[in-house]
Amino acid sequence: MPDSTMSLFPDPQAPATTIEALRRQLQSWEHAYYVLDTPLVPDAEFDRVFRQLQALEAEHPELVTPDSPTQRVGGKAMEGFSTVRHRVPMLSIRTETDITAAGASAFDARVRKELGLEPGDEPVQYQAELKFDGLAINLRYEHGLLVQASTRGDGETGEDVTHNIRTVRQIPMRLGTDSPPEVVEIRGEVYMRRDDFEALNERQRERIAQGEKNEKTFVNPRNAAAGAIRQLDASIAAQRPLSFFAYGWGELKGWSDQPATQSATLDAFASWGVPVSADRTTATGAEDLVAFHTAIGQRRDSLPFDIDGVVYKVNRLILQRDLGFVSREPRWAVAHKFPAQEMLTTVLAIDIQVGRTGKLTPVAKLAPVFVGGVTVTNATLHNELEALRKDVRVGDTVIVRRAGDVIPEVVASVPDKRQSDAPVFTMPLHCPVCGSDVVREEGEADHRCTGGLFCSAQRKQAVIHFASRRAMDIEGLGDKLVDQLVEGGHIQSLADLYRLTAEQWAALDRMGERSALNLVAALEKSKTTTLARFLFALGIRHVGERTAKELAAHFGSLSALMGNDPSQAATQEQLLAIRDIGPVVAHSVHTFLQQAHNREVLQDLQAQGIHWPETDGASQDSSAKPLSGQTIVLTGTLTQMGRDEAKDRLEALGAKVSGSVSKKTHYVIAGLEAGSKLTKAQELGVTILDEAAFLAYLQQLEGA
Ligand SMILES: NC(=O)c1ccc[n+]([C@@H]2O[C@H](COP(=O)([O-])OP(=O)(O)OC[C@H]3O[C@@H](n4cnc5c(N)ncnc54)[C@H](O)[C@@H]3O)[C@@H](O)[C@H]2O)c1
Ligand SMILES: [Zn+2]
Repeated sequence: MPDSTMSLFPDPQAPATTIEALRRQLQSWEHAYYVLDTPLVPDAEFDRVFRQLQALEAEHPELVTPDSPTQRVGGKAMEGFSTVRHRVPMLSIRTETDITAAGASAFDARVRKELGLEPGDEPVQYQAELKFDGLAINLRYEHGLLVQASTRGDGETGEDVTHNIRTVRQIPMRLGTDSPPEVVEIRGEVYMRRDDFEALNERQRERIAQGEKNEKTFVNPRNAAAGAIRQLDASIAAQRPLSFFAYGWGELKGWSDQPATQSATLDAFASWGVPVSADRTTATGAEDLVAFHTAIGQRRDSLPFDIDGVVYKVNRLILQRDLGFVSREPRWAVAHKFPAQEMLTTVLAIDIQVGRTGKLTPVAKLAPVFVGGVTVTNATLHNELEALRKDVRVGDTVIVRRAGDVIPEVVASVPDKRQSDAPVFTMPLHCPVCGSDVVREEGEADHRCTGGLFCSAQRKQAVIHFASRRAMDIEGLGDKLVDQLVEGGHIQSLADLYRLTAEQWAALDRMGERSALNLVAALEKSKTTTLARFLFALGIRHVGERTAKELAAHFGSLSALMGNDPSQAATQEQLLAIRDIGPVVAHSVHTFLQQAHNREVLQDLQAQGIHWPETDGASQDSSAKPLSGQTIVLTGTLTQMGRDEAKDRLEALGAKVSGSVSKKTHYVIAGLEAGSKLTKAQELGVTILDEAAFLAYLQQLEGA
């Protein structure tokens, strides 16, 4: 763990100087965190320095000043917002530093002492709640109507964010009760669920890839939520998926039957339609608190949102009043935290991982760090644009985040701490696994290896696709078998499938002699195919079935498409000239054909005996076919042939087979139990053929 604070002790003999330096450091971090919603260091690092300051101030009480970060709530209203003066201050919560079970006992002991209870007296009742990691909000309801929403700010004065809070659907504009109090200020946390956060960042990464310069990804759900609420423009908050949980209150007026406990008051809020977490419990004495802390700790990763701990509160409001407050914290509550989900560590190296679809991901190798409850040594950097935007370099000190089941990621580099002069990160030009060219398509964030068939990282995926029903249709070659083949090193390329003998197949797990023979027969059968199926089976990026058919029809033969060497392969212009083929597909096909490794695999497959009827291309021109230009929809069950066969035969005649009926549909073929598509065809007056009529029509056209 890098120790950043050494330099903050210019003269260990002068505590005043040190205290001043620590305060300045904390204040600058607070500004970045509370005002700009862009933290410079993880909370754990902030807390560590904060505790150092607390300890020094405790040793030198004469040096404590009211403006010290230890004495006040950290936020500050941002310029541009109207401010709101809180009628009841919004405070912080004391954090129990001991995160073991002993933390709960320490709190219980303090409470008992303050209340003047003797060891033999009855245990104190608490309410244990989750400590949500979001932004504190005060919702002011007058006569049941939401009139104002504000942030905590410095605890005395917050920002008026009513316009943004109105976009949070979970927050009721009107309380669901016939007899609302004259005034009730409900306090709680606006937060973002982890899945919403991941989706938001994914969208942001796409925007950045598309060249939107002002976009950024968010460090964590807390900052994404805080940033959304602290916007002057409500349309931004409206686009961000925000959630809310209530956990407390401020001013109350005219609520004669307010319950006497924390827990029952939250129950009342819930009954008015305000979201209150179900994960809370009333606890008797320290043992119950520990049990709650342990149980929630075990479930933390599977919760849909971030929490940084649990909060214990004395349940009876009378006792809360008796206990009162110290400077910035109530005496009746404490936060008992869990291991931090963000930590500092150093980047030892940046490796490139190649995924099964060929996607290249930069992964930071880290000095081992305990984060989110586990030791992490690898963290994703997502893609080149992200790595560059965060400017993560080998040797850097970085913030690593691990929350829930999401894979650990590097969220930011801490440039202040850069010591090395390592160069900026760049993606390799060649795949580290197979050496093929690496490309990034326009508007896409990811780099990909183009060695689809040759790259061992992509082999499994490639074989599964190759064998699939609408590709080479190799019966019996399922996912589990492919796993074994690839992991056991039995095949290096697609063509190797055809080289395995029945004995070799039979030697694999869960393969009898009989199934081995069947498989060899299925492979043999698959050798007779069509050019379209073969092209589709290659798994060229962006080449689906339809495109494969168009390529086959247009070129007629594989040699016309690929030429004798890369310089003779179809050019992008030639590809673009084909109906329905756009620049992305043309680029992908072209790049694929330029890779020497891919060409070798194609030749090898043909050498294994894979063949198809070839044409000169021109006669295959779809405009010359009997059904070209016609759109046909299949619905219901056919008895004489499968849906796939019907589709293939219609397409061979030039028809376009579509999944939905519209005015442009020429025919609807209705099998047994045809449903809504048939009804729609009747409504639109589209010609309907039953199976018998369809068969007769097919035979007539195919015979022609
Ligand atoms: N990374 C940085 O640079 C940086 C800078 C400043 C502050 N911080 C972090 O901010 C925190 C300090 O802020 P703080 O003083 O608001 O303390 P806090 O956030 O730890 O605790 C108080 C807050 O907890 C929230 N809360 C969630 N669930 C609650 C519940 N059930 N009951 C009551 N309150 C609940 C409320 O919003 C309340 O305001 C620390 O975690 C610190 O690390 C980080
Ligand atoms: Zn590769």
